[in-house]
Amino acid sequence: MKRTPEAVTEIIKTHLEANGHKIANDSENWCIKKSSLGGLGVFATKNIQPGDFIFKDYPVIIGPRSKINKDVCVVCFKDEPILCSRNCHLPVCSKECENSKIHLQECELIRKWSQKKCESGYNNLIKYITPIRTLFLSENEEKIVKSLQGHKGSQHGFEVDALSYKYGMVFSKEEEHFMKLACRVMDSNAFEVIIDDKDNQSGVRGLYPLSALSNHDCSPNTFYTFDKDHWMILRASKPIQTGEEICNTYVKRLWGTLNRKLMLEKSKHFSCTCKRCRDPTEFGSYVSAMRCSFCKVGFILPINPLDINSSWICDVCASKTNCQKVGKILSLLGNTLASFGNDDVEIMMRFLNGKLLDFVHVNHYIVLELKCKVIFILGNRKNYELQNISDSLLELKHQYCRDFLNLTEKLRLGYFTYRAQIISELVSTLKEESRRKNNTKTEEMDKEINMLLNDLYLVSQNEFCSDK
Ligand SMILES: C[S@@+](CC[C@H](N)C(=O)[O-])C[C@H]1O[C@@H](n2cnc3c(N)ncnc32)[C@H](O)[C@@H]1O
Repeated sequence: MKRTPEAVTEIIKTHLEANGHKIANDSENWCIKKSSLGGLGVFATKNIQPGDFIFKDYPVIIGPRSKINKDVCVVCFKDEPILCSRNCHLPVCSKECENSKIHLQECELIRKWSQKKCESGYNNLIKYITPIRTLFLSENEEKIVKSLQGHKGSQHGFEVDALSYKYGMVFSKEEEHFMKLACRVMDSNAFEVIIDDKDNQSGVRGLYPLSALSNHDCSPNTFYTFDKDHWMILRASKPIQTGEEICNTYVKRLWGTLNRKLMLEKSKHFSCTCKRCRDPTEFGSYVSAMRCSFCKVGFILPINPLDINSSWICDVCASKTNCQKVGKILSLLGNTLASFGNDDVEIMMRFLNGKLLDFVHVNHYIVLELKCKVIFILGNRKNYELQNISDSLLELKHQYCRDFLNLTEKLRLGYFTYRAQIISELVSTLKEESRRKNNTKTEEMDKEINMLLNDLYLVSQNEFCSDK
């Protein structure tokens, strides 16, 4: 098949309709076209407002990633499964999942292979099941896999080799070739699927074909959620004009440019040159700015933010700092953050207001990450129940929520799911503040709560949220 926008559109629409999504022509908001960013991309065919639905997408392949670190049902991906009663060594959670079409096919194939005794046992087979699933795709689904970009490099597709040398499975040359191709395509395009609201790291990946064609921007104009049947729902995070490219983000929105660039180069093998990446101050937000170690007054930012090896320059004394030194400080601070336990609120706050600001700007993304950690602990963890925390901790939570909203506005991020979670924390903080004042709500406060709840509804709408 020739990789034209028309041909790719056709196979994706066939796939979505085959899975029960009626795409009425008049309600389509998107089309596939050549993109100036590279290859194909998805574009708006009408003006779209923030929060508006853009499209629904269904996975061509879905399954655990090789790094999954828990046992889940291989069909619905819920926790606490038991082993399949037919002895295929895979975990399932119910008769319904055990007898589902997706599992029956792989179950039969694995049982054929596993008649031979495998010395290392079949304990971790769940980590390698996804490539096996690609052997059961329909003709149209195979066409989709072949039409998507895949990473090059021998590290992609190691799961297929593992199936042979760990479990002694034998594949034909064509099967092996297609499974490896599918792994490369998954590595380039797959999304982490959110299975339930409590866990942002499901360890499950899905190849969503329409979303796979969405290019990346560090201030994207969309965000996505998942419904209980693993459909992905894409909505606008800000106004999108007819003809504008519909972009997603492949990395966390809050990260600074150096972090985002390193991650994109490592995992997606390209260098982003979007507006935010080109601006050293990231729209005046200073989320990457570090304290100058020479004058200790000014802040350093990369001279050329598009080059990860660029030197950084101080806005007061003009001293230059090399990027390795910046990298070392960032990784040290990252490790310190990771070392805090959920009960270390006092230590976190001391670090936030003291040592941390010797190294970074008050708007730095590491400061924001730590503030978010505190926001979620206060009011949600044992010993920090909302009704029981002190007035000053409640005030702090309130302030950190506001800091988050102000900074993400500066970054031009619009609506996204993590922001919705912070808004939800702000709403409960406002309600608790009012309760402490004998429920004396001002008209202004009522208005604000309603506005925030409206924001929240636009984003979550009863679906499961991703956290990028
Ligand atoms: C998920 S695919 C997106 C669709 C892709 N354009 C295609 O034709 O299949 C990801 C790949 O698209 C390219 N890409 C996405 N966003 C980009 C951007 N902002 N700048 C440059 N290349 C980008 C990179 O090659 C990346 O590895």
